[in-house]
Amino acid sequence: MQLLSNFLKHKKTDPELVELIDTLMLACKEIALQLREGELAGVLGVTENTNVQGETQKKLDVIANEVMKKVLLDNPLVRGVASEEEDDPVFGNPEGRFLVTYDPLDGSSNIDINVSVGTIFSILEVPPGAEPSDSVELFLQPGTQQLAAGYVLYGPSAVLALTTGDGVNMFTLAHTGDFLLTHEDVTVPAETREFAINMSNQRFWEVGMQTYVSDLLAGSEGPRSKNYNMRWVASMVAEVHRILTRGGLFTYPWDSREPNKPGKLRLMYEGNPMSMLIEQAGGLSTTCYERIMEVQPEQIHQRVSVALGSREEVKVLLAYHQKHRTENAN
Ligand SMILES: O=P(O)(O)OC[C@H]1O[C@](O)(COP(=O)(O)O)[C@@H](O)[C@@H]1O
Ligand SMILES: [Mg+2]
Ligand SMILES: [Mg+2]
Repeated sequence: MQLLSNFLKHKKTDPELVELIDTLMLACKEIALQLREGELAGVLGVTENTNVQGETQKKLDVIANEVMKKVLLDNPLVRGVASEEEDDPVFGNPEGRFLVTYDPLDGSSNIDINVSVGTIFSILEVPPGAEPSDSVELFLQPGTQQLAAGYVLYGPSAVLALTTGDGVNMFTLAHTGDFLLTHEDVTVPAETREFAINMSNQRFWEVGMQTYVSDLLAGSEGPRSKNYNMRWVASMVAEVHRILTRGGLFTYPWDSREPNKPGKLRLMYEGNPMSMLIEQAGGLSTTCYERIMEVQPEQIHQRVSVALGSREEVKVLLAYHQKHRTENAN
């Protein structure tokens, strides 16, 4: 089995990008170790702080964020990092070429119950000709500009799913501390009978989403003429991993609980990197109105509505939204 860095070199990946990905994996291995020790290391539970999103930070949100920040900023290739758990971007080498955005610990409500969590990352390049000033503007690039994106899922095994814009590959963390290639050229099946949504929010969704999901629930007697299964892990990393492995549809849509926010998930730390992975594996990723990777970010912590997964199923979901919009317009 091939080592991550050998595989990337073999694919003629830019050597500096390979070095940066190796650096990212150093941080993820450290996070994996802390998670494995869990209660023994005293790292479970909450802090007294809230992050910029207004969410209570878990101890491991803070630890994972500090590990990622330190390891990345120690690498002179890194100009700056932006994290879900930091109010503002943090800058490193003014000559650095790369910008990294990350969700250090995704699915953190699962930490204390020992269920899968993950780290999501997105790699951008400093735009050519950008002033050498430390400005948040550097990061505000649409997802189509990502050089690479991925996640490490800390589940029964730790698995890296990675794209550098040339398909999606998966690597499993071995006991030697190396990530070894375990799935090459991952593709999302075009059709599915599985969906993932937090059903408890049903009454807050738009009509298009309400109708789509009630038709799924109607199963073989409904307009979709087939029975669907449902999953909700409450860790986006685990949901996307399931979809990359066996297909499915995942959505966290806009809802009327916070009508002025486009959604719950974060564009720069969750929406864009997951969209790149899904699209590179042949799936679709949308806000239900537009392609997520074409959304022009205006703020670093911007939220986004997300629907992604098996191509044909996402198209059906889009058609429900389109139909609802047309009916509304008439
Ligand atoms: O608890 P809810 O509302 O179902 O939300 C679950 C979603 O929130 C998230 O946990 C948000 O991520 P964080 O843990 O990084 O805040 C997603 O991973 C998941 O899809
Ligand atoms: Mg998250
Ligand atoms: Mg998080």
